[in-house]
Amino acid sequence: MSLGDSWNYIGEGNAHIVIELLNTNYVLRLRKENGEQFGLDSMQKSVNFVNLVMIPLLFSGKINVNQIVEIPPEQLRELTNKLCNLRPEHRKCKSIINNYAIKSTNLTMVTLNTSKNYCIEIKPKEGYITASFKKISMCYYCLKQYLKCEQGEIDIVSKYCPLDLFSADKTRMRSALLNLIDNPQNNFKLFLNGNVIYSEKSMRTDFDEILRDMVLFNNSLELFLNFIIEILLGNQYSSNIVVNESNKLVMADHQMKHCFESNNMQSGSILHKLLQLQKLSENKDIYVNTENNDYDYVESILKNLELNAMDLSIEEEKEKFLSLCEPEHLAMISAVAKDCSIMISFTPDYDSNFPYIEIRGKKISYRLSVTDLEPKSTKTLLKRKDTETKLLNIYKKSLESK
Ligand SMILES: O=P(O)(O)O[C@@H]1[C@@H](OP(=O)(O)O)[C@H](OP(=O)(O)O)[C@H](O)[C@H](OP(=O)(O)O)[C@H]1OP(=O)(O)O
Ligand SMILES: Nc1ncnc2c1ncn2[C@@H]1O[C@H](COP(=O)(O)OP(=O)(O)OP(=O)(O)O)[C@@H](O)[C@H]1O
Repeated sequence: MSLGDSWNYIGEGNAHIVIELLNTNYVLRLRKENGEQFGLDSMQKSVNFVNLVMIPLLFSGKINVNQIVEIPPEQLRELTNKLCNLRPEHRKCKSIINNYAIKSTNLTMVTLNTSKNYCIEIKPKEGYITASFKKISMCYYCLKQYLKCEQGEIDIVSKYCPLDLFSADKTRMRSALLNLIDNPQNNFKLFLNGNVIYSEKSMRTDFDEILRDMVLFNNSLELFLNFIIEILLGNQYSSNIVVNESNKLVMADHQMKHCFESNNMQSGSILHKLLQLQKLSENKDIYVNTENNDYDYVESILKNLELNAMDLSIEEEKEKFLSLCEPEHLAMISAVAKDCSIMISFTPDYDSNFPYIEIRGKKISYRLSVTDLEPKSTKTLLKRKDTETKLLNIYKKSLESK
């Protein structure tokens, strides 16, 4: 694979740097190495896990197949150097990039045949109250905000609560989205033609300007929020949805003290599917065998699929697969579902290859996808236990200081 200068930096998280391959529909997900390097075999298993397990569990049919490409050493050196000026300081502690990268669909774009592709990215996090926090009625995200504040990772605690987004109550969902816009952190971004135009680095007033420029919403925040909500609650490939402004922008009363769980989600929507996966390991005894390699489970899961000749794009086989999974495997699938991002790209220029939503008589083609579905290390489960203990201590301290 030859890169040259024909790429553009999109962004990064803790595990991957993502670059757009210019004039193509693709991105490269560059894996950051932390200690031991992933070889071709491990990378291939990781991609198979995304293609054969996570994507089919979240979507119907076969879509967005990811593949491995190799970057020659000289190009990798050049790329690493050029990236240095583009990457945020706090992410530079990981600077070694694997020479095998994942080639994926550029999810910020619907199609190249249009002058305007917008994209909304939401990293929704955990949409229910986990067993250890039930007695204090707070969710992991809201508690973790206080830890992040204590550790100087954020300045202001977010009013976003994932339980509002996953409530399927449109008033609460609007509240969740408004809170994400007000304080995006790493949970909300907007893109135009593959470039980030709104993120945690932006001012709130930037958003008002962007909304004005998105002519299709007629400068109506209600319309913009309703558009996102209809897609999140729709049955993934829905067309013929008409979005209007009828709902007023009433903020749900999310008292910061408690998070409220509701179970009104209709099956079929992306939020419902994500929540189901996130809950897979609730109330199960998970034993993490620290003697195994951190990623051995990926091969076990893939072998199970192969031995039982299961194709998870077939609805009935999903149930069977999940019933055969060991608790630790379910916990790892759940960990991925708790940390992935939803991408909604859309264009005002109608393209019949995509579903559409009608706004003020105009068909808006959109693509709904999920990214960051690669398998995590089993250390994630140990880290989670540790974080839960820290969060409960912070909560106790906050009560004592009252
Ligand atoms: O521990 P969590 O739930 O806070 O999630 C971590 C994320 O933190 P945040 O979303 O900011 O709270 C964290 O995100 P940031 O680095 O904070 O942007 C990573 O996504 C991390 O994943 P991984 O271990 O690199 O695969 C995530 O860790 P995992 O627990 O998913 O391994
Ligand atoms: N397929 C894609 N197409 C376009 N942009 C993408 C794609 N995948 C990821 N991105 C962008 O790159 C950013 C970093 O990707 P991602 O969140 O997957 O990184 P990560 O390091 O795996 O995340 P985490 O920190 O959650 O482990 C995303 O927030 C998103 O903006």
